[in-house]
Amino acid sequence: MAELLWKRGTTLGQGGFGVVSLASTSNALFNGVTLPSLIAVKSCNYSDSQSLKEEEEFLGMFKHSPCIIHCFGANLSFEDEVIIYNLLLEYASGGSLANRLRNCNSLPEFEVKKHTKNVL
Ligand SMILES: Nc1ncnc2c1ncn2[C@@H]1O[C@H](COP(=O)(O)OP(=O)(O)OP(=O)(O)O)[C@@H](O)[C@H]1O
Repeated sequence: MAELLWKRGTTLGQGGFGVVSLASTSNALFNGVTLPSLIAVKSCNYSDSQSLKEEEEFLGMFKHSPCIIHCFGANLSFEDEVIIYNLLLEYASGGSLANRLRNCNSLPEFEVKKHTKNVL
């Protein structure tokens, strides 16, 4: 039962295949692994879950890589009378790479280089 494993919190974002929420856990064992206190849960209607199932399989190929988000597995929940498919993911607390790159524009070092180029 999903509700015993994790509790849905705020929405982190939305992609083409599901909504990603921050979720708290009680550090329960899931698929032989102790879940961290915070995870990201990517959810969609069970009837549209083929893409998330493929994502789970794909992430499983990189399960030993420290550079790829870890997928703990998937489970189902029943919310507002709809069966929801949930992918339980490692929470990336640093935000997205896209945002990091966008924020580079405001880094002081970048400003210095821009200024230097203008002067020359
Ligand atoms: N593991 C995670 N930890 C923290 N935030 C996440 C995590 N996965 C996704 N997010 C947030 O949720 C948003 C949507 O992610 P998702 O993977 O569903 O779609 P996407 O990769 O942005 O786009 P698409 O599904 O179209 O490829 C991301 O932009 C990010 O802000």
